[in-house]
Amino acid sequence: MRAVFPEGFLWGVATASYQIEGADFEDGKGPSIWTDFSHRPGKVNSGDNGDVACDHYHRFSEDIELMKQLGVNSYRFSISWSRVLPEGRGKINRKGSDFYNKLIDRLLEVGIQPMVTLYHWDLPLELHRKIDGWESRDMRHYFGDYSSLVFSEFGDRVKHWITLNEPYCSSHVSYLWGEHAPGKRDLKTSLTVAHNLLLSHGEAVRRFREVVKDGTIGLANVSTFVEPATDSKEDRWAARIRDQFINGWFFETPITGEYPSELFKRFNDAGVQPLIEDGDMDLISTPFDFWGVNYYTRNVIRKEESSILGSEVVQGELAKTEMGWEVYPEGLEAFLYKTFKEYGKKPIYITENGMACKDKLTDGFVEDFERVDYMKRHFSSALSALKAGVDLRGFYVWSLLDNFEWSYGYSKRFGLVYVDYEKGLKRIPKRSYYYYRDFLERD
Ligand SMILES: N#[N+]C[C@@H]1[C@@H](O)[C@H](O)[C@@H](O)[C@@H]2O[C@H]12
Repeated sequence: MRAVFPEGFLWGVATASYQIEGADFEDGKGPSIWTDFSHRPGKVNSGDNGDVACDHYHRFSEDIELMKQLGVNSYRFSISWSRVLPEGRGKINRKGSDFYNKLIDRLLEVGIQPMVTLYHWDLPLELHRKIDGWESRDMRHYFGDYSSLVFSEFGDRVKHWITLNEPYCSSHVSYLWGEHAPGKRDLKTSLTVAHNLLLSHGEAVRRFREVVKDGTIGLANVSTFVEPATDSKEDRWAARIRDQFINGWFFETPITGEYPSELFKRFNDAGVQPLIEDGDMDLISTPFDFWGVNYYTRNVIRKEESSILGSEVVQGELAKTEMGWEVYPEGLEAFLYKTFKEYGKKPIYITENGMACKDKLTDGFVEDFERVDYMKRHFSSALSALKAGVDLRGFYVWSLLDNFEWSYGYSKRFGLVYVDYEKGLKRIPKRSYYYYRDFLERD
């Protein structure tokens, strides 16, 4: 099936700094909000943290060899802001930037194109403590300065960049539901944070245009296909509003320069809307080059008036992953088509897709057939979207390695490669790794 994808299509794997690197206190790295959050009792399953994680900081050569043997032509990873700027601003930490220089150089040596995410949730703790982090409008300046620094450092070799990973999560999961760092629980605050994140996205795009003349930059969003539980008018309306909250707020706004109107009115009437100053929406809608779609599942929605969103998520009847998410590849094709048609007809990369399985070592191997089936079905769905005219440019499987799954700690395994946390973080490719390798080898 691979041969029917366009020449130059990027087939990759994706990771994120705090989830795999470890060395959280090494070589001058500053703490992030996840360093602080993961060390707070009760915040992360089993008290897990990213102090060591997969020790990728020391084992990156071994991990790149795994990618080379896999046959991918691209690798999406994130830069730890506090590894290059320990306090989030000021003087660069050369040991930190040296790590990423070595990583990038080695990737290019073996013919793997880097796609770099500027921000994958690990905000420098100093910025959170000194200026209230993403609650502050000033963050767009600090994020812009950080972006300019890394564009200057790595932009000569890195040509595909992502400003933010899933601002939906770094606002609402972190500031509304409190499940992620810094663990706050207030809707008005989370909407303010979402606004400041989108301002920072726009600022980073403007800085990118000043520094990297031959690259592309995009935004990677949570991309959940939203469907009404029934065909009733009430459920269809509820699903529309929920779709605006999960998707439209971060896909529509950077294109139109306006928040989705029905939902914004609802927030405005409740007095929780973000404070919008002159020029904000122009900055947020600074033109960028591509969408990153992080697709995992769908949400089935029915009317429920007690919540400000007027809806609730209901359990669907399809088979579910270890995260309790339905396996719904049809939603990927539909989401890709809607994104392409309604959000600027931009090129799209599937920047994350994968599943958590109950992976068990049996005689030293993991037969993760469910993950193989999941990949087959989602590759097929991506191909259908391509055939329907979507300008799809790449597909990144989440994830190369089992890793630190945020508040779930190491209890959820998404990797193509099993990481044996009991035995020195040994890497053991699973059945799905070999499936992907053979898929990439075949014409
Ligand atoms: N949960 N889950 C798996 C995966 C998470 O590990 C990534 O860091 C996020 O970008 C996105 O939520 C997806």
